[in-house]
Amino acid sequence: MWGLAVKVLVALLLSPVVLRLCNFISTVWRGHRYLKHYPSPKYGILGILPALATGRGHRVFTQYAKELGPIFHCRILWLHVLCVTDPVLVTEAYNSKVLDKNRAALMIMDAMLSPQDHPSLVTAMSDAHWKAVRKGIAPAFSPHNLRQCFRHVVEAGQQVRSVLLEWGPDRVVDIDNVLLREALDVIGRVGFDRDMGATKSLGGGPASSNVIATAEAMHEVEMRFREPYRRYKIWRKDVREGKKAFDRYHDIEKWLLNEIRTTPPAPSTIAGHLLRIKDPATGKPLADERILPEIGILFLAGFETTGHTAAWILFLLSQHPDKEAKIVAELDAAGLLASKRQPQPRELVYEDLSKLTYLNAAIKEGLRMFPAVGTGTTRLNPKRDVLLGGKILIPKGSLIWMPTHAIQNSTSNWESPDEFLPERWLEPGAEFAAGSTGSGKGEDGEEDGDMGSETRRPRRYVPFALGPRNCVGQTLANMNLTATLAQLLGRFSFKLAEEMGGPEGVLAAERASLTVSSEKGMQMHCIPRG
Ligand code: HEM
Repeated sequence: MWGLAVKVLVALLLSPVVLRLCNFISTVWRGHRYLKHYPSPKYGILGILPALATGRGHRVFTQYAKELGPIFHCRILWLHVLCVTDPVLVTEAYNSKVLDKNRAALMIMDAMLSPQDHPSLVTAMSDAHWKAVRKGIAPAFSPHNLRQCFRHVVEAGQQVRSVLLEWGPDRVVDIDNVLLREALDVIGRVGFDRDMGATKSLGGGPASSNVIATAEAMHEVEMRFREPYRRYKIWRKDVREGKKAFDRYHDIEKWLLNEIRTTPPAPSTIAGHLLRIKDPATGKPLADERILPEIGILFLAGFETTGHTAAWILFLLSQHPDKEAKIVAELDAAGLLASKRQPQPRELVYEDLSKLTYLNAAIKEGLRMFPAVGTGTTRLNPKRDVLLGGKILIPKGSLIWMPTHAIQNSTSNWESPDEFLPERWLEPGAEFAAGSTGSGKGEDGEEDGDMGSETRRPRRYVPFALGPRNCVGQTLANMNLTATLAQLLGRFSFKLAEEMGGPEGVLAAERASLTVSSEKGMQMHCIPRG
């Protein structure tokens, strides 16, 4: 009798459920034990989840960093988190070979991107499949390839210009929506060799259903981040509506897949690259269910981030006429400005992009103050402890969080971070921590042997993240931002409409979901030059 009872007890103790539970308890306990010494904000039973659920998570982290310094600890539900704004640690965490993506949180995005919940480039662990896809599409963003695609960016910009001219200066225009559509058309062309018609429909046609469907699906992702078990509450109408939003997004992906299968895109496009990738597991081209989430993420990442960023930069310039005047002078000197003297300036060419030094500085400064992925990114190792900088222990299963807005707007990293100063980018090396030459320590405290290398040199500017999981599309984003803003600023000046309630109203409307945008859009008057 006792023998049987002992056997049952041992069997129970060794059962996978109990082992998992023990593992879970040990992770939570170790997170608490090793991270509790760091300063921490006040929070309740749910940790800082309620603060993040306000939709202003990026500013919450910036405030914490201001109060608590460059390393602080917090909790989200049961998960212990070490937040770092210190450039040395940020750079090491991003470059770490033993820290990876936090699948548990990113799986929420998989439901939006894949009908079968398959991972995508952004949400996958750094496994053989991710490596194959990343290696396969990276050449689509090479300078050579982008030069080939440049005309699409110019055409989208021309389309926007002609609509804004037609609308005239009195009309209040949501320039955020206009720029999202412009970026959508660019990704349609550069990514998939398809005309998405988003800027054409600005002139009076129906609103682009793609923009709306994407925004609704992203809203549902945000709600699921805030309410982790939301997807199971199917008795609620809003949850069912959210699921439908995902279905509509899947329809866009399926439509795009069907398009590229029936009329193959040019080999230089992103989709052209995607179709040539071989699945490492089968040695065959990627199956439809693995291509769909990649199409979904490239489409989403391709326009949401760039469109909102361009709108924030126009907002900043509308508040700083002296900085706008410097861009105007630069465009004038390059023959790209519409004026009484020159009502029809020449069209932008690819070679202009790198010569527009002040405009590029203003773009960098805009990305510093309003990074699209403002709340930041996270990494973890679920299996072992990791030592960062030779001294900071990240217990297994605890998160390390790099809050982009806080890193780029904290007084410990920047002088006058609240001031819009494109001039700081005219100095070489402004993205690195002041006085830095390289961390000197590699992972787990090993001597780096690579002192002062660009990769290891501590960075305080990380809008596109760093390391192996940095933004693969950043060259396209930068090309599109410079080209679009040069084309628009060469023909218009932008004035914030009264509807926004001044700059205070804009900042009050700022919301961080997957990307940072204004919940009121960006209502502006577009005043033609010349
Ligand atoms: C201003 C524009 C953009 C910003 C600020 C931005 C920012 C970022 C950031 C911060 C990450 C890292 C996410 C993480 O570590 O979890 C990322 C990854 C990524 N971005 Fe971007 N992005 C922009 C534009 C684009 C564009 C235009 C594309 C493609 C068309 C793109 C495609 C991707 C992809 C596929 C990844 C995942 C890469 C990987 O993990 O291998 N992004 N982006």
